[in-house]
Amino acid sequence: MNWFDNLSRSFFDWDAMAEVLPAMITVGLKNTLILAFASTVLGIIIGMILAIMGISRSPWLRIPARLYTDVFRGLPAIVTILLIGQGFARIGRDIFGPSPFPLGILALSLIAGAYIGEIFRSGIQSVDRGQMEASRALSMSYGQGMRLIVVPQGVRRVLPALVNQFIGNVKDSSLVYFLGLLASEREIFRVGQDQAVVTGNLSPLLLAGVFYLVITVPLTHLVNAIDMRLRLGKKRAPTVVTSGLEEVSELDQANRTAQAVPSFKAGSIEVRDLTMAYGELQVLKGVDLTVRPGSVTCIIGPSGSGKSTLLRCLNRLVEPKGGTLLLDGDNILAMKPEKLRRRVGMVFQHFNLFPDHTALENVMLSPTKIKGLPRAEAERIAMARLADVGLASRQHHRPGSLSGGQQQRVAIARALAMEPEVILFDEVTSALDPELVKGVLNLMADLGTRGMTMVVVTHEMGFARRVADQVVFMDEGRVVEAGPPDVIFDNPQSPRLRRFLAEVL
Ligand SMILES: Nc1ncnc2c1ncn2[C@@H]1O[C@H](COP(=O)(O)OP(=O)(O)OP(=O)(O)O)[C@@H](O)[C@H]1O
Repeated sequence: MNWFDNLSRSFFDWDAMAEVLPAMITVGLKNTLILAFASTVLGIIIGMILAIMGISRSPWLRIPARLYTDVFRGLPAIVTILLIGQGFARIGRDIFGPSPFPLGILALSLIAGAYIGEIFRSGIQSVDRGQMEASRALSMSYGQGMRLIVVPQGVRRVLPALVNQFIGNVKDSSLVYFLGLLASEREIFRVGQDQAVVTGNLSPLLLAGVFYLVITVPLTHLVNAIDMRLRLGKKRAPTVVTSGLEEVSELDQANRTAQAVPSFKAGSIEVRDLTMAYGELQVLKGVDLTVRPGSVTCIIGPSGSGKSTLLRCLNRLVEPKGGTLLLDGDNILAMKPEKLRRRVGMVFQHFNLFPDHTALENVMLSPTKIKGLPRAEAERIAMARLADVGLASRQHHRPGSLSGGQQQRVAIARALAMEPEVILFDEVTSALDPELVKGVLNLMADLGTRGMTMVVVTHEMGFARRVADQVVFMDEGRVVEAGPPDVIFDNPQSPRLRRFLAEVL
C-alpha cells in the first residue's frame, strides 16, 4: 500500500498536472512543434542538397557529402547540439540576438539533414535505371530527367521515412533545453521538468511524456498507413483486359480510325565502321548498316552480339567509340544528343513508362516539357496517338493498371508523339506474356505499312519475315549478313547464320 501511495503521489498528482497544463500547451507544445517543423524543413533542404551531391559523378561533391553525413550521423545528438549551441553562441548572439533557440534549430537541422540526405539518396537510387534511360530517350537532359521523373519518384517512396524523421526531431527537440532556453521558449520536456522541480514529483514530467506520445503515436500510424498504401499500390493487379484477343481487337478498331493520320517524316540512317566498347569489352567491331527512309529493318542475332548496343548508338544512349553515323545525311555524332533524340525515338523492352503519370500524361510529357507545346495542343496530339494505338479509352489509367501489352502500346504512342523520323525498338515484346505479343507486333507492322522508318531488335522471327524490308544478322559485334527476309531466312549464306536459324526456327 505504501508503495502504491508513493507511486501515485509521484506520477498521478492531478493538481500538479492541471497547474502545468496551460503552459504545456501554450509554451511547451508550441515550441516543440516549432523546433521539430523548422528543423525538418531545413533538414529536408540540407538533405536534398546532400543527396544530389551524393549521387553526383564528381568526387568533389560526393566526398564532402559523405564526410558531412558520417560526422553528423556519427555524433550523439547532444554533442552536436552543445558544440553548435555553445561553440557558436557568440556568432549566434550577433546574428539572432540573445536567444539560443535559433542555434538549437540549426543544430537539429544539421543532424536531421544528414539522415534525410541518406533517405533521399537511397530513394533516388532505388528508382529503376530504365526511368532515366526513357527520359533521356525522350530528349530530356540529365537534369530534366532527374527533376521531372527520377527525384519525384524517389521522394514519394521515402515519405514514410521522412515522417519517421519528423518523429525523431520531435523527440530530439527535448535536447535543446541544454542550451539554456528562455522561459517563453521552453519545449515540452523543459516545461514538465521545471514544474517537476516546483512540485517535487514526476507528474508534470509524465504529462510531458503524454504530450510527446500524442504527437508521435498518430504519426507512427500514419507512417504505417502510407507504407501499406505504397506497397499495396505497387502490387495492385491489372484491372483491365489482359486477354490477348481483346487487345488485338482493341487495336483493330483503332487502325480503322487511324487511317486519316498523316504519313511519317521517314528518315534514313547510314552507319559506317561503327565501333563501341564498354571499358575493355569491344562490343561493336566495325558495323555497317543502311536504313532506307520508310523501311523496317529487323536486327537478329544471338544474345550478347551487340544488337541493343548498336541501337543505343543510333540515339547515343551510349557513345560510339568511332565510325560514321548519319541521320538523313546529318552527322549524328556532331548533334546535341537531346536534338538527336527528338528525331530518333525509342521503345524499350521493359516499357519504362513513368508509373506516377497516367497514359495521357506519359504521352504528353515530352511535347509539353521538351517541345514547349501549349497543353491543349499537346493533349490533342497525345489523344490522337493514344487512339492510334487503340488506347484512347485508357487515357486516365496509370501504367500499373494496364496490361503489359497496353503499357507497351502507350510507350509506342509516347515515342510517336514526338513525331520522330526513326523509331528504335529494343526487344519490345520480350517481356510480354505470349498472348499479349500479337497486339504489339500488329501495331508495329501497321506503323511499318504507314511508312515509319523502324529499326527493330527482335527475337520474333515470324515478325521479321513478315514485316521487315531488310533483316540484319549480327554476331560478335559485326554484321555477318544483311538482306531481304526471304534471302536471310530461306537462303542463308554464312554457316553462323545457318546455325543461328537452326536454333531459333
Ligand atoms: N552497360 C554495360 N556495361 C558493360 N557491358 C555491357 C553493358 N551493356 C551490355 N554489355 C555487354 O555488351 C555485350 C553486348 O550487349 P548487347 O546488349 O548489345 O547485346 P544483345 O545482342 O542486344 O544481347 P541480348 O539479346 O541478350 O540483349 C554483352 O556482352 C553485354 O554483356
